[in-house]
Amino acid sequence: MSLVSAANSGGGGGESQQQLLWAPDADASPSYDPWSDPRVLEELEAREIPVLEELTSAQHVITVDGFLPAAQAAELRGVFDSRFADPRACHPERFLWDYWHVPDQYTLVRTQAAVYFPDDLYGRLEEALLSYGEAALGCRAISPIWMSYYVDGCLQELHCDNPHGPFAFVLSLTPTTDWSDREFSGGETLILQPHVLNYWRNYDPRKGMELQHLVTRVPSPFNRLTVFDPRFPHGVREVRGTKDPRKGRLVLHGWFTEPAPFFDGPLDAGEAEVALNEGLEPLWEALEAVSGLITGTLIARLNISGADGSVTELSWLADTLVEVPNHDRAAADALLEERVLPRLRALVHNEARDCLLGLSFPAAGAGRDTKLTFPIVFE
Ligand SMILES: O=C(O)CCC(=O)C(=O)O
Ligand SMILES: [Fe+2]
Repeated sequence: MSLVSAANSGGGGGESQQQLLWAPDADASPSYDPWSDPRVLEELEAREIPVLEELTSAQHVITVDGFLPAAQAAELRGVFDSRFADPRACHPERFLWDYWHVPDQYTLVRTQAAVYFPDDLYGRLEEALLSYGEAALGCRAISPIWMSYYVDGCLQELHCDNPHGPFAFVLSLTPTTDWSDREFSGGETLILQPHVLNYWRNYDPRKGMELQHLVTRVPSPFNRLTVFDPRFPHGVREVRGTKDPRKGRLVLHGWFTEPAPFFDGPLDAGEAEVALNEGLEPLWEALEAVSGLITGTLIARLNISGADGSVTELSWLADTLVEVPNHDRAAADALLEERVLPRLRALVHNEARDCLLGLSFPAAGAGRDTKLTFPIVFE
């Protein structure tokens, strides 16, 4: 696995740093890609069959360090610390916790952040997550925010949260900025690596594998936001060591939901939406061809000129598109008809780029540009 810096992305906290995990890494996964095989490419060229390039690589995990402004993160942590400060003190806020134990699946202590925190503090937390969700993921809502602490014996076994929304989030209030300084072992989010879900396609009889090759372990140091594709089997590694909530793992977690176009700038969202819907028709027609063959979410960011309404820049913020097994059947059909099924992720990228760059919006005047975060979702 390699770690690369992300391109543009907004964070909740101005100075946050975003990283994408799981950029393709030839060493980590021995998978064969026919689209990179020179013999295949040569033959296709000879037959004048175009080969589409992927325009962005899949990312299933995004981390943003320093997500909240430092003072806001400290304030949230401070509420938790003050309520647990004196283990002998008895006050109503001590009793807001649910020990959640589903045998062989979940063991943790949880509460609803909206109930736990004072309204103003909760409102600012929700606002930070909502703004990030809109700007970086094109999701206009979040699920109710859970807060959970993990002490000795707490964990989440592997599970998938498919129906909850396209992206899960974990915002850590664990009291160490340096993960190696924490007072417990475990506590990382575990996420099965993409190549494991394609195990036999990537099978290499010469290589064994251990935990580190099978799951990605994402630590949750203080004020890190982890965003991941909740369709991947994932869990939380058992926390061992401390029994003191003040020293354990503490996280706010939930899901970004309701993917929808998000306009940020002077363009009137209502008018822009009309132009968008009209301009997208050819894209939806083109994507009919891949319906049922691919699943996941592609998030594009467009810069729309205030002066003339044209699209001047396009970038990709997130991409969880995966080909599903129906794809093999479609490839077989294509073979029988002496066609070549295009590389589907690349097809979606190219169709989306061609259509989005050609969109035309009303001019906004005032010379200021508008940013559009645009999600394309395949169920
Ligand atoms: O806390 C984490 O790292 C993951 C949380 C999670 O998967 C969940 O709450 O469903
Ligand atoms: Fe989960």
